[in-house]
Amino acid sequence: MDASASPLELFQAWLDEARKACPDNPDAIALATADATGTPDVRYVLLKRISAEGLEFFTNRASSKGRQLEARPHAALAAYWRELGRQVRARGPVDELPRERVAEYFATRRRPSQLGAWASKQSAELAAAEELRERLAALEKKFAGQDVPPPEHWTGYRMQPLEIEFWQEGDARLHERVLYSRIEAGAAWTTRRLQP
Ligand SMILES: Cc1cc2nc3c(=O)[nH]c(=O)nc-3n(C[C@H](O)[C@H](O)[C@H](O)COP(=O)(O)O)c2cc1C
Ligand SMILES: Cc1ncc(COP(=O)(O)O)c(C=O)c1O
Repeated sequence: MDASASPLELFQAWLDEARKACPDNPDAIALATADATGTPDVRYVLLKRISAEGLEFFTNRASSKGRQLEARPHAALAAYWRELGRQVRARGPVDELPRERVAEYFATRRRPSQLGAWASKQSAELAAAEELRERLAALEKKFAGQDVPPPEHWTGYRMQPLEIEFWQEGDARLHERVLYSRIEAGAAWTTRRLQP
């Protein structure tokens, strides 16, 4: 493992390799948040961008995860690529992306997904499946012949990791682990190798 690259660059390099080697959702990450009582929660989301500023994902602000991030703006995430025997983990504070970036990403989504974002009150109870279908049909009419803008409740978040660990599967469970950590966003990274 090349532990000299910056961890965000290394994460990007591993994701690029995963896109070639892993057929199923190579950009899926398990995202853990905690609610106001400190009880953890976890679900998969898609990691949409890795940059020097952090790790971006998009969702509904009113969803369970959105409310949890509002109460406790910190998260942990993990990616696993079976074909490469690799795992990446990260932890850090999370903030909401600027509206321009949300609109920029939303514009790249397929139209049905854009309309779905309007139709779904994500994580609220669904009384009947027809409710969603009816809402979608009404939205198709409403936005016919127009671009679909992002709904106000749809947003993106950025984690600025303070810890990133790279794990490469080894023989006899003697895996290689490298942990990068920093005191705060923008500070220098320190690197440690960990026992498997
Ligand atoms: C592979 C995969 C990728 C997903 N990506 C997203 C995503 O990027 N954004 C999102 O809101 N939900 C995504 N989901 C759905 C979430 O896992 C989850 O069901 C939803 O966001 C509601 O989570 P919450 O109730 O904890 O807020 C994805 C699910 C899977 C299985
Ligand atoms: C509800 C929801 N939002 C967002 C995403 C991922 O983002 P996109 O649809 O923009 O690829 C998924 C992917 O499964 C999803 O289920």
